[in-house]
Amino acid sequence: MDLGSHPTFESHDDGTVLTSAPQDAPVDRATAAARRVVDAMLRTDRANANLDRVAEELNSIADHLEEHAPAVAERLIDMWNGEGVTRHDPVTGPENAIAPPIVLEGLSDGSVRGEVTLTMPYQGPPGCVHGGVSALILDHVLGVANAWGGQAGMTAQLNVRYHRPTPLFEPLTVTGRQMSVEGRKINTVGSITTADGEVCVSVEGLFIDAAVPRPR
Ligand SMILES: CCCCCCCC(=O)SCCNC(=O)CCNC(=O)[C@H](O)C(C)(C)COP(=O)(O)OP(=O)(O)OC[C@H]1O[C@@H](n2cnc3c(N)ncnc32)[C@H](O)[C@@H]1OP(=O)(O)O
Repeated sequence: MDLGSHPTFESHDDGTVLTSAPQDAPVDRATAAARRVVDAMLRTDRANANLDRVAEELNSIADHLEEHAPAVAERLIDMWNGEGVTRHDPVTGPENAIAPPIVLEGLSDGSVRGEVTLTMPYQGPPGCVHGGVSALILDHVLGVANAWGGQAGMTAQLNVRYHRPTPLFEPLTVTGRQMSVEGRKINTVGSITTADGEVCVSVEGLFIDAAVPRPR
């Protein structure tokens, strides 16, 4: 996969930030507010929060945003240009309200890491992270680890092992690391651990060096 000028551990310093950290830009602030709404919707007292009014106000905001939305094809081209690449993904993208969002840094040993505390919207078992959310996060983190390693690809297989329930409301460390490259086949591993170092989820991924063409 053509990585363009994507940083790699051989060309960049330890601690290089590989994702678009949220900034003080209107779009980042608006997306953070949307994320807050999603979280608050799950926490609010459903009997007393006047949800009819909330629905009306939120629909009015959505109407406004849709009125200003360009055609999907146009928007896709914009998303995949320059810095846009890491601004909209569902794991690290500051412009994506679904993303926690996680900031990932590349380390000189070839691994990538980030910290995140997940809340209600990501719940699976009571008080714990949904297994599909863990898989989503790790799939993406392994993808970023491949780019940092110098050869990226599409996920062909993701073997996920859930060792113990992953807690919500606690800082978690997410890591990924490219282990080997054989021709087009890339083997990459990763994990989610608690602050005490307990491994909750570990993954092994097989990636194939291939790419879907960018919209233009
Ligand atoms: C920085 C941003 C990070 C973002 C990370 C996000 C990661 C993602 O979510 S990617 C999206 C999810 N993945 C997909 O949609 C992939 C869908 N699948 C595909 O596009 C294709 O099947 C693809 C690209 C994986 C492989 O297709 P293709 O390029 O035709 O490969 P193909 O020629 O069949 O196989 C090449 C080799 O890989 C092997 N291979 C291919 N798929 C698999 C598989 N699933 N399992 C095991 N081996 C496989 C083949 O056996 C072959 O091996 P060999 O060379 O020894 O014969």
